[in-house]
Amino acid sequence: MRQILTSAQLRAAERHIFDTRPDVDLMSLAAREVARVTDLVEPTGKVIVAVGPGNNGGDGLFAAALLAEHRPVLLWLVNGRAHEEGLIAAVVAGAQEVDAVSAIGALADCAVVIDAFTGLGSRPGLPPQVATFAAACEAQAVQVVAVDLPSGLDADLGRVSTSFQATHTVTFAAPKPCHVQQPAAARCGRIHIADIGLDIQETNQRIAEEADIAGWWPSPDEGSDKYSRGVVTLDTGSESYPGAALLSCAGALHAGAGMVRYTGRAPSGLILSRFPSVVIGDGRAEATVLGSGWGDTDNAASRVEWAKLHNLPAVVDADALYSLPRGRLDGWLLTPHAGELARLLGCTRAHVEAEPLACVREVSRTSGAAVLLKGATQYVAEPSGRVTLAVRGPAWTARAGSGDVLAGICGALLAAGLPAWKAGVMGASIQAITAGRNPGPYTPDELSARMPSTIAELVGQPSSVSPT
Ligand SMILES: NC(=O)C1=CN([C@@H]2O[C@H](COP(=O)(O)OP(=O)(O)OC[C@H]3O[C@@H](n4cnc5c(N)ncnc54)[C@H](O)[C@@H]3O)[C@@H](O)[C@H]2O)[C@@H](O)CC1
Ligand SMILES: [K+]
Repeated sequence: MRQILTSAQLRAAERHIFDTRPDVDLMSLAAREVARVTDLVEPTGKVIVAVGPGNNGGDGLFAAALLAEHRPVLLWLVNGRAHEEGLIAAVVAGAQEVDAVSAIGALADCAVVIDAFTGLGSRPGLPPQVATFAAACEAQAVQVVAVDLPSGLDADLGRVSTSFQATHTVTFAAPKPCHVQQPAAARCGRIHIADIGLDIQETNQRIAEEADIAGWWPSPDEGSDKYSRGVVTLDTGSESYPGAALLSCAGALHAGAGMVRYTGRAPSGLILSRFPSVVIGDGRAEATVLGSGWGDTDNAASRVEWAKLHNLPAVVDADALYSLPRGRLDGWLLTPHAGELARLLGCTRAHVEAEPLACVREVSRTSGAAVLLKGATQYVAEPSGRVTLAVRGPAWTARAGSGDVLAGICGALLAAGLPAWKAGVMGASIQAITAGRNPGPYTPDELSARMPSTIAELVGQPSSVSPT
């Protein structure tokens, strides 16, 4: 798990080092990592460094000093002034100053651009000259290594404004919101998190990694049986949307549920013809999934209330989200997308997209349930206010039916005894990891059939079953 730090939290960690370890030179450590990644990206050829007036520019200049020892380096001092010692070091090492016009002209035979214009102090947007340079880098497909973050983004936001499009970003100590929240994250390219010795405290915002999902996955042991692995009841689908029932079954089965019961309105023959291990009808269960593919139903409220009355932890998806029972929903997991979260809050979808963290936290706080906000970035909020981002995946999963599979996966994990927030993080993450390992336009059910081999690889037990 990686803590996500705001710029203020990072600066506080930096101050702590300055106060307690005055001998540590953070800028040199940062510069060394920038130079190392630049050489990894392209080991030879000309480097152009766009240098800003603050410490981000300082990092770029000390990196330039290291690089100029073995390759040509041009410095464009954007504001005409820069970190004094850094500039001396770079020039002494052989870096050459150029103006804006020459910098743009030099892009034609340049191996890497280092964007050291602004970092944590970045205000959204770029001055016109820098915007022109950034656009030229993009148009000429030049590799851009951003120092800390692509200049023009706001470190603390997932929103984008005019900015560099980095192919690599070297950030320090911990990711900031702009590195992990879309659409800003897509401007960062590949993220390299350089350890510069800062002491990172636990925050209420973090991002899960593959190793977490592997470590948490509920693998069966010698003593396991179908009940101890967890029985999940799926009340999903309808006569109008029978496909949702099949998709949630696929999710729950391929995530490893001990038993899947189906109590929804889709024809049982359809379910059994596709998934013969599903048991039709009610019975003992540890968790339930409600809402996927219900469409307009007149008894949504009573079907959701039923789970509350039976103290059954529920995954509440799609149409069931608008029929939440009264009282705290401890142990439940709500799985809205941005439009559904907006309807729950009585605000616009645009507001949810602009303030995803505040919105997902609010619904979790007021309902008592964990809330998984689905989308390009997947956030899981707990009533305490802590938010965990799922492992990032490719956009291939952005299609109809992925949410139905996801609800089934989360139901299986809830039935296995995992806390609701963890079931949400793991469900969203395993789908993303599977899509990452199987790039292409696989349908949600095809992708879910590839999940068992992904899980086996993650938990270290190679699967002997080939994907269908
Ligand atoms: N805080 C830390 O722990 C560390 C910080 N370091 C570096 O220091 C950076 C932060 O340095 P600073 O606080 O000096 O801030 P920056 O260097 O990010 O930027 C500050 C300067 O840029 C100008 N500026 C910001 N946005 C602009 C815009 N859109 N258009 C025009 N001008 C703009 C500001 O007016 C200010 O003069 C970090 O991003 C990182 O690169 C590293 O040296 C290592 C450790
Ligand atoms: K930068």
